[in-house]
Amino acid sequence: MIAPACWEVFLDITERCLKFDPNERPAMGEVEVQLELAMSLQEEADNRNIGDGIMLHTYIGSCFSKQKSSSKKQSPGVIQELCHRFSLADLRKSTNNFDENRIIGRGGFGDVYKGYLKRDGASDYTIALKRMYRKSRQGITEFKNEVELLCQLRHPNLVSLIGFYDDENESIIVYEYMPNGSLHDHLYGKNMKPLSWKKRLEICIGVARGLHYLHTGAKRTIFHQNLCPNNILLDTNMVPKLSGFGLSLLGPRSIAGISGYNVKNNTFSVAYDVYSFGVILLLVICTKDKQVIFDKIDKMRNNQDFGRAQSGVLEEFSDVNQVSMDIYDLVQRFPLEEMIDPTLVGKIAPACWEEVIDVAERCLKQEPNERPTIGEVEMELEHALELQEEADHAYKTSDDYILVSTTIFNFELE
Ligand SMILES: Nc1ncnc2c1ncn2[C@@H]1O[C@H](COP(=O)(O)OP(=O)(O)OP(=O)(O)O)[C@@H](O)[C@H]1O
Repeated sequence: MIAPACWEVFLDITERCLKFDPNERPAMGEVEVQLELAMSLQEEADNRNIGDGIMLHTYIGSCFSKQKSSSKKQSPGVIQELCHRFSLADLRKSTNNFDENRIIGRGGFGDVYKGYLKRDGASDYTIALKRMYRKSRQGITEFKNEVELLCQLRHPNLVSLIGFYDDENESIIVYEYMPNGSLHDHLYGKNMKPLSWKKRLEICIGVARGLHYLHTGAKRTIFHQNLCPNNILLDTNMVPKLSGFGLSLLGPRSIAGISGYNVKNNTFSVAYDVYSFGVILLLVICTKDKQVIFDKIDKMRNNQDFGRAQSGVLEEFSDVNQVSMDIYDLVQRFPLEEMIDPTLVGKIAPACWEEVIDVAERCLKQEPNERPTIGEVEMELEHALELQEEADHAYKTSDDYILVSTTIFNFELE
C-alpha cells in the first residue's frame, strides 16, 4: 500500500527526527514540508500510471536512497544512475526529428519541444524537451546544473525531470509536459482567457509552496534565483510548477545556487527569492493593459516627448521585464488600486486585498532581513484565500467589492 517514493521520504525524515544530536534534527517546518511531500508522492503514485515504460518511478526511489544521499557531491556517474538517459534516436522520434512545428517555447539557452513517448499497451506519454543551443557554453553549464539539481528533487510544485540526453553535440533535458504553458502566457498572451482572482491566488500559493520546499524541505537549502512568470508552468489542473533551475546555479551571489545551512548566505539568497516573489505578486495583480500603464507613465513623467516615444515603445512592450519595471515604478507613485487588472475589479474582497498587499509590500522590502520567510508568505496567502472565500460565501451574488484603500508602496529597487 505504501508507494516506494513516499516511503523513502517518510523514512528519511523519521531517521533525521531521531538523530542523537539535537542539532542534526530538522526544524518542524521542514518536517511538515517533507510529510506533505510524502503524502503527495503517495497520492501521485495512487492516481497516476507512472513507472511503466517511463522511469520516473524508479529514479524517485533511487534518488532518495541512503547510499546516494550520503555522497555530498554528485558525480556525473551518479546523476546518470539517478536519472534516465534517453537514446537520441528515441528523442528524435518523439519530436518528429526536432520538427520546428513542435517548438513550444524558447529560453535563453535552448528551444523547448513537445514530444510523445510510446508506452507499451498504453497511450502516448507527452513530454517537453529542452534542446540546448550547441554553441553556448553557459547553456551546457545550465544543463548540467539543472539535471543535477532536479533529479534530486520532487515536489508537486516543481516541474519533474524525466530524463536527459548528453553527448559532445547534444544536451537535452526531458521534463513532464505542462499543457497550460507558463504564467507569463496567461498574464500576457494574446487571446488568453483572463485568470480569475482566486485562480491567481491559488497559483501564487503553489509557487510559495514550491519555493518553501526549495528553501527548507530539501536536504540542502536551494535558492531558485530565477523566479519569473516564464518559469512558472501550469499543469492540466492549472497547478503551478517551478522550472528554470539552471540559471539559479550561476551568478555572482549564487554560491553555486546550493549550499549547506550557512545562515548568512542563506538569509541573503533566500530573501532574494522572496523579493522576486513580491514582484510576481505585483504582476499578478496589475493590469497588462498597455494604455492604462502608458497613461500613468505619461502622467508620471509629465514629459512632452513621451507622446512621440510612446508609439514606438508600444510595439516593444511585450517584454515582461519592461512591464515589471514600469509597474514597479508606478506603484510607488500611484495607488495600486488604480492599476488592478480590469478583469479583477470588483472581484477582490477588501479583507483579502489587505492581506495580499501586506505580503507583497513586505516581500519587496529593501532590507533583505525585513522580508518574510517564504513559509510565512505561504501561510498569509492561504489566509488571504480563506478571507476571499468567506466573503464570496457571505455575499454570494456580489460581484462588486469596493476597495476604498489607497496603497502607495514605499520601497526601492534592489
Ligand atoms: N515542461 C514544459 N512543458 C510545457 N512548456 C514548457 C515546459 N518547459 C518550458 N516550456 C515552455 O518553454 C518556454 C521556455 O522554457 P525555458 O525553461 O527554456 O525558459 P526560460 O526560463 O524563459 O529560459 P531561461 O532558461 O533563459 O531562464 C517556457 O516559458 C514555456 O512556455
